Amino acid sequence: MTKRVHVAVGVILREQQVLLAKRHGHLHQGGKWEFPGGKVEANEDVTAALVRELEEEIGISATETSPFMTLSYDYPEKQVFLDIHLVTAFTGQEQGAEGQEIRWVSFTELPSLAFPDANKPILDKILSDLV
Ligand SMILES: Nc1nc2c([nH]c(=O)n2[C@H]2C[C@H](O)[C@@H](COP(=O)(O)OP(=O)(O)OP(=O)(O)O)O2)c(=O)[nH]1
Ligand SMILES: [Mg+2]
Repeated sequence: MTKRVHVAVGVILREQQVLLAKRHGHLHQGGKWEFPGGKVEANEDVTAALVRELEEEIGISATETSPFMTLSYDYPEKQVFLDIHLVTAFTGQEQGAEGQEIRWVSFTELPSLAFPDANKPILDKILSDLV
């Protein structure tokens, strides 16, 4: 049994849109769209992890974040704890800083995209709370 991985996830908002990134094909859940983020390191606060990951992956500095939801999900090969936060303000120009495709997507378009299996409750909550 391996340990559940704590992941800081950002739902980055701009008007009625959210910023998505496409996971590189070789990664776990590769080729799918994700909310940018990554693993919380030992002794790191989740907000600090989120800010760091968004700088590394998207090249932005998040200046306003708030807790949105948490969820645990068991993939056959990996267990994750997603700690999801809204990002309502940031500075800098968004870019795929690790060579990944990024895209602003309207809330209503979200259900037509392929996400990791764990993400269904996140989409449901965006569509019920934010639209
Ligand atoms: N960022 C992100 N990860 C997600 C989402 N949904 C989901 O199941 N995950 C899973 C996939 C991965 O197993 C894990 C995130 O790990 P990661 O590979 O992005 O971690 P990281 O950015 O720290 O990457 P690395 O340093 O290990 O390369 O969480 C999501 O919407 N966003
Ligand atoms: Mg990541």
